[in-house]
Amino acid sequence: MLVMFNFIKMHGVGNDFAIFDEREGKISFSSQVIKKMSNRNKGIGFDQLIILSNSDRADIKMSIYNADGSAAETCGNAARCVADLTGKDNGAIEVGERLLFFKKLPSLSNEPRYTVNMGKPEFAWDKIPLSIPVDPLNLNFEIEGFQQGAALSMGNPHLVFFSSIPLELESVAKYGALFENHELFPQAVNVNFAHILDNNHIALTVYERGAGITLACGSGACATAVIAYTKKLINNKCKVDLPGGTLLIEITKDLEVLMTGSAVKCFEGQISF
Ligand SMILES: N[C@@H](CCC[C@H](N)C(=O)O)C(=O)O
Repeated sequence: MLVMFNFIKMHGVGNDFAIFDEREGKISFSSQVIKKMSNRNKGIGFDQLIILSNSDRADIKMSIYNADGSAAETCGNAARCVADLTGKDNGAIEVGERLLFFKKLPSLSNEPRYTVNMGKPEFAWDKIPLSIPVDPLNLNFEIEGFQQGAALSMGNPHLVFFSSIPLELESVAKYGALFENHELFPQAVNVNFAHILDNNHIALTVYERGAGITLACGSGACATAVIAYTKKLINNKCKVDLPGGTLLIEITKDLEVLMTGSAVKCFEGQISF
């Protein structure tokens, strides 16, 4: 017997999601099924699949799965989309162990806009996690052009490289895939390639763990801004230009990371298995 599932397709600055609601009935997709659904030619096509459920601690809970079917601990762009689905102007989303607080802002174009408090970055090597105790902010690699990187966790692991010119997509694909499963990262890593434009402006392309090159990565923009700020390359407020659009990042005195950007509904669909 075929079972029908409803979903909503949304995106945040191009990073796109198929959002299923478990409050309508139990959902359990295997990683193979998620991978199949993520296919842009034969499936729904998405970077991440999101499952919504009830939360005891927040307005709603979201669980995140990458296009390859692997689970992820957080997702900044999806948080704004889920905030929009709550219909609330202020609220909180449970994501893993974190609570992400959100606030609706006046829209600039016709797209709803939200600020999400993504919480504090984690710099401890074993929490990112790294496989050996080294300084995450000064990582050395023996790879031409990528000798120096920095890592942290925004709930999920990120590696950041800065380059004097923006990296071409071909190189992002090649080196992103190479670092995603580098032995230093036992749970693999999202790889951020950043170019500082000025002290409040970054150009960024991200190769996401489990999803490859994305039009935008919210937690990647946060991680990159935090590392750039820690290295005194930018001020505490910056614009991050990604291939799909711009996110605004603010780092508070307490080192909480506020991310602002759009949340766009694309269409509602159904899929059956
Ligand atoms: N697109 C996301 C991050 C999604 C999860 C990531 N690929 C991971 O595996 O950690 C964002 O906007 O933060």
